[in-house]
Amino acid sequence: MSVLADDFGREVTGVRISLTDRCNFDCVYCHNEGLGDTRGPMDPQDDEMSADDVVRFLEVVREFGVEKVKFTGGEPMLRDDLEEIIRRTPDEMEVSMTTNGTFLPGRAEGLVEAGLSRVNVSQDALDPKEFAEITKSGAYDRVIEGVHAALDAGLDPVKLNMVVFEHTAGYVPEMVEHVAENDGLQLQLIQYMPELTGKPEWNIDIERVHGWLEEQATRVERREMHHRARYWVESDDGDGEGMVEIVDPVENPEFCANCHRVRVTHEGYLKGCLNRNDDLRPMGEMSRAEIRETYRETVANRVPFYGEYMVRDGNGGWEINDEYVNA
Ligand SMILES: Nc1nc2c(ncn2[C@@H]2O[C@H](COP(=O)(O)OP(=O)(O)OP(=O)(O)O)[C@@H](O)[C@H]2O)c(=O)[nH]1
Ligand SMILES: C[S@@+](CC[C@H](N)C(=O)[O-])C[C@H]1O[C@@H](n2cnc3c(N)ncnc32)[C@H](O)[C@@H]1O
Ligand code: SF4
Ligand code: SF4
Repeated sequence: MSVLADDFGREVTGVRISLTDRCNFDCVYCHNEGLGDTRGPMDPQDDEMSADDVVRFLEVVREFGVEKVKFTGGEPMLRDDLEEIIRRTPDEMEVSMTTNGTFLPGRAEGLVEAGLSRVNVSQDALDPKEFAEITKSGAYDRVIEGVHAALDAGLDPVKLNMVVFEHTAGYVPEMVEHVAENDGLQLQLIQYMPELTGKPEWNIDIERVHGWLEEQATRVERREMHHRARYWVESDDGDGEGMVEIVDPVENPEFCANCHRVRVTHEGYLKGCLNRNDDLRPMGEMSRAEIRETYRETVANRVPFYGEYMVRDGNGGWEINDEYVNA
C-alpha cells in the first residue's frame, strides 16, 4: 500500500502517539496534546490503549509507508510497558520519545536496547527554583540526571525542549550557550501555544527570538518537517557549536502546510491535528481492517489548522489567502 496524502497534498509519514495522560509534573502551561488538564500519576488508567492496541496500529500504518513514531503523553515513561511497546514497534520505523526526563535514570539503556533512537527532554530552565515554579515539581536534579543518562546510553541527539513564554523568555541566551558548550545536546524552542491553556497574557513574540538567533548564528537551515528553522550557534569561547530549532506553529500556515503526522490519543482515538478535537475516530480495539479504514478516513479529512489562511498558488504550492490578510 502506498503512502496516503490528504486533499492538501500532505503525505502522512509519521504518527504521534500519546501513551497516557497521567503525569508526575503539573507544568503551568501544559496543553496535554490538546486534551486539557492532566490527571495525577496514581489516577485510574483503564482507558489507556494496551500495548497490543498500540502495536497493532503501528503495524497497520507501516503498511501505508509511515516511517516514524513519536511517543508522548502525559508522561510516556509512566507506562511500565513502554520498553515492550518500543521493542514490538515495526523495525523499519524510527522511534523517538518526548519526556520530562524523571524516569530516564535506570531506564535509558533499556529503552535504547528496545529500539529507541532519539529523545526530547523538557527542560525549561537551568535554575532549580525557576524550574520548580514552572513544573510545580522539585525534580530538577532528577531531570538533569535523566539528560545525562540519555547521553550515556548513546541517544543522539538529546534535544532539550523549552517552551518560550513569559516565565522563560529571559533564559533563552543561557540555554543556547548551554547546548553550544555540551556535545550531544540540541535545543528546541517551542512557541507557547495559548489556544489550549487559556493564558494569552503569557505569550511572547517568537519573531524576536528568530531575530536574535539570526544575529548569533553561523548557519541557518530549514528542516523539511514543518519548515522549522534551525540555527547553528557557536559557544562564547568558540570551542563548541549547538543547534537550536524553533517550533512555531501558532497562526503559521507554512508550518501546517508541511505537517505530515497524524495523532493518537491515549484512549486510542485517531486525530488529524493537535489543535482539533472535532475529528476524533476511535480505533483502539478494532481489527486491522477497521483500523485501515479509520486511518484512511482520518487522512482524507485532514485540514491544515491555519489552512483558512491559505490558497493554492497555481504552481502546486501555497500562498496566503488575501481575503484573510486584508480582513
Ligand atoms: N500545533 C502543533 N504543534 C506541534 C506540532 N509538532 C510539535 N508541536 C509542538 O512542539 C512540541 C514538542 O514536540 P516534540 O514531540 O518534542 O518534538 P517533535 O515535534 O516531534 O520534533 P522532533 O522530535 O524534533 O522530531 C509539541 O508538544 C507541540 O507543542 C504540530 O504538528 N502542530
Ligand atoms: C505535553 S508534553 C508530553 C511529554 C512530556 N511529559 C514532556 O513534558 O516532555 C510534550 C511537549 O509539549 C510542550 N508543551 C506543553 N504545553 C505547551 C504549550 N502550551 N505550548 C507549547 N508547548 C507546550 C512541553 O513543553 C513538552 O515539551
Ligand atoms: S511534564 Fe509534560 S505532560 Fe507533564 S505537565 Fe509538564 S508538559 Fe505536561
Ligand atoms: S495542521 Fe497545523 S496545527 Fe494541526 S497538527 Fe499540523 S501543524 Fe499542528
